Amino acid sequence: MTEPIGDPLLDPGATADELAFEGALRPASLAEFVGQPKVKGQLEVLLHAARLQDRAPDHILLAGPPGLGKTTLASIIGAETGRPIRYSSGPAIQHAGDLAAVLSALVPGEVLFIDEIHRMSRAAEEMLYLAMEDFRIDIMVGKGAGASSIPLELAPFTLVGATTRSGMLPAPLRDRFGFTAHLEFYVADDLERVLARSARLLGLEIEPAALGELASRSRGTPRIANRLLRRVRDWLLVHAGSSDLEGVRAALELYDVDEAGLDRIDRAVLHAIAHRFGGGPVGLSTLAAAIGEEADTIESVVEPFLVREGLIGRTPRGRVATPAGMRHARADMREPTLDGL
Ligand SMILES: Nc1ncnc2c1ncn2[C@@H]1O[C@H](COP(=O)(O)OP(=O)(O)OP(=O)(O)O)[C@@H](O)[C@H]1O
Repeated sequence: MTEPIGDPLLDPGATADELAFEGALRPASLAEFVGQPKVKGQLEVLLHAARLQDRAPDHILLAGPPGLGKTTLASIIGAETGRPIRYSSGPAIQHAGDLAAVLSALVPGEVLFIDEIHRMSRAAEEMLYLAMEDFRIDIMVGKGAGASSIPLELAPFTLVGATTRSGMLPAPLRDRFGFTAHLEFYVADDLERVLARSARLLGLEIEPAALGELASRSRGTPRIANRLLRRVRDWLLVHAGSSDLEGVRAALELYDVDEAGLDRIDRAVLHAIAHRFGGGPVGLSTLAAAIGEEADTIESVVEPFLVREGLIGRTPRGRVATPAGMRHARADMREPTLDGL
């Protein structure tokens, strides 16, 4: 899982407490998996063909931003092929020996899921090339002139790698995946279906219009949609409020999520560019200093969303507010609460 950064409510990374909650809402089959029609269709054929030939499916790379369902798809691949699945992650594999231990413990046909595969060490990566291609690894024993390698046969397995940064994967590793699925942000209709399913599982009755409102503020990301749903559930419980549009709007107002899904940091960035720097251009470090936030948070969480929504643009001279961004900043009369504005 990616590390949570930025505003905890709209950060696409999962918190520890959320992981348990997410397990309960995770679809168990491709049929239950909402949206991503292209990826679903591709996986259906790939898994069906493997079943017909009674062989392990090709290695699969799942690429896309956090919270869109990569871990969910990996568990579905295991379930659909009736194979056991073992979970690991790039940061946990820092030495070739860590990977050798995982690979040598695999049972025939097992699915090995490596989350954040771009964060594995270079030595482990090189060991993985051979493992993926020939189902064997060479284990080095000794050092210097006396060093030798002992070949170790592995059980055939399917590697499912997940990455939020497919560009950071070295080409030899990328090329060894038989198939790469590119997950896209969800359209609002699909997010509404994700929310309707989660509400049903949580025993919540929420009007369709209210679910639509939640979907439109969820940044195209199921994890954020489910998180906002949890906050709405709490609000309804405490206020004994009605689960209609008004109730959902009141709950989101309390948590500072605006109509376009912008949180207080997004709004602070937009306000700073629009008002303090006259629409830009302004450099990242100046912007970060002006609102008292980490440049990294702005670059990795806030900016991609604001750019995708067409509210800001990136130019060689810095960040600028688009006409839509200027309109949003003018219309939003709420005072951003961050320091320095
Ligand atoms: N298509 C979907 N339909 C229903 N629920 C979904 C779907 N995709 C994701 N979810 C839900 O969203 C949450 C996050 O999904 P998941 O953990 O699979 O994301 P991820 O892409 O692996 O994230 P990360 O990159 O942070 O590991 C889970 O609770 C999951 O149940």
